[in-house]
Amino acid sequence: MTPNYSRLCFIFNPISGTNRRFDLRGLLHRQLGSISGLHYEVRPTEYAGHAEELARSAATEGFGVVVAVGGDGTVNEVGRGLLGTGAAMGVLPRGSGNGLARHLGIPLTPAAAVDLLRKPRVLPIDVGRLNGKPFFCTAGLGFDAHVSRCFAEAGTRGLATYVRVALREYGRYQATPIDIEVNNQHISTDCYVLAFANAAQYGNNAYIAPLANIRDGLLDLCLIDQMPLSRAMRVAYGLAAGDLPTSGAATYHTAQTVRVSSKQPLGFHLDGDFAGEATNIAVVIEPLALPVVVGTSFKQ
Ligand SMILES: Nc1ncnc2c1ncn2[C@@H]1O[C@H](COP(=O)(O)OP(=O)(O)OP(=O)(O)O)[C@@H](O)[C@H]1O
Repeated sequence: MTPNYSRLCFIFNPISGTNRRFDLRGLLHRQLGSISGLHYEVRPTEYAGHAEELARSAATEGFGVVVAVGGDGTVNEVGRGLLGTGAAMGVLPRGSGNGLARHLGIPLTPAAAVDLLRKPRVLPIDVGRLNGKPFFCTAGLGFDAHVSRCFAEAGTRGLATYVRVALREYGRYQATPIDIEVNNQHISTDCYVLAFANAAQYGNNAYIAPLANIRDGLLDLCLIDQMPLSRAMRVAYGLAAGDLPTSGAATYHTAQTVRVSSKQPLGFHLDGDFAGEATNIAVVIEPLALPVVVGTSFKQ
């Protein structure tokens, strides 16, 4: 059945980002209320994980576009719920990082992001899976997973909290010995950060894999083995400047599948949210598995 892009369901995470006074219903009334033939509903989340259930129900009820109103954690849950349903995911960025929205060229201004949904341009994107769990933007092991765990325990959200936690934990965190199998190559190394990028950035224009193409059927792997202060400063600059691949501070591979093993349990994050620990990790890409609404500037 062809999805009906005139039926929109907004899944709203009220705790994402830092602005608590966001009037979603007022915004939608102003931007979409007068369009004949267009039907929309708002469904707020009540707990972590709820967005996945709400998104799947909305797709089953015939909503052709299900919009994640939140940050990359909400996008992850809505995307998971929509896999295999045929409904397209829209994003109304409300998080602190908004990595997927930025990659897809979706405006960060709420009114402009809603305008995109009047006549949505829909393209399928690749979906990553780490031990079977989907991610849409980035997943990773090492320091960034550790920071995502500490961030979840910090009590406050937002970029300032994230930077404060990362600075506090830098220096405490030790690289872990791991074995990586990628493209028939076996790599034994220490791991400070191992990022699996489907999209180019973590969010906030921090480009971990600036060459990543979200529609090429490939993961971009970024490995940073050690992080002495000189390298940490180069990595921070490279993330902001988008030149990490040429900086010498990280090594890159592209692949369809990657296996990682370690004697100690490795924490991992999915789209910035801490998601568990494992000693054996398999990461795969599912090409073009999720239709999404993209911005007018999106080129891939
Ligand atoms: N009603 C709710 N109550 C508590 N937690 C929720 C609720 N709805 C969603 N969540 C959880 O909130 C977490 C954070 O959401 P999200 O990632 O969208 O915001 P953010 O962290 O501010 O943005 P970003 O990831 O872009 O930095 C998600 O992990 C999600 O599971």
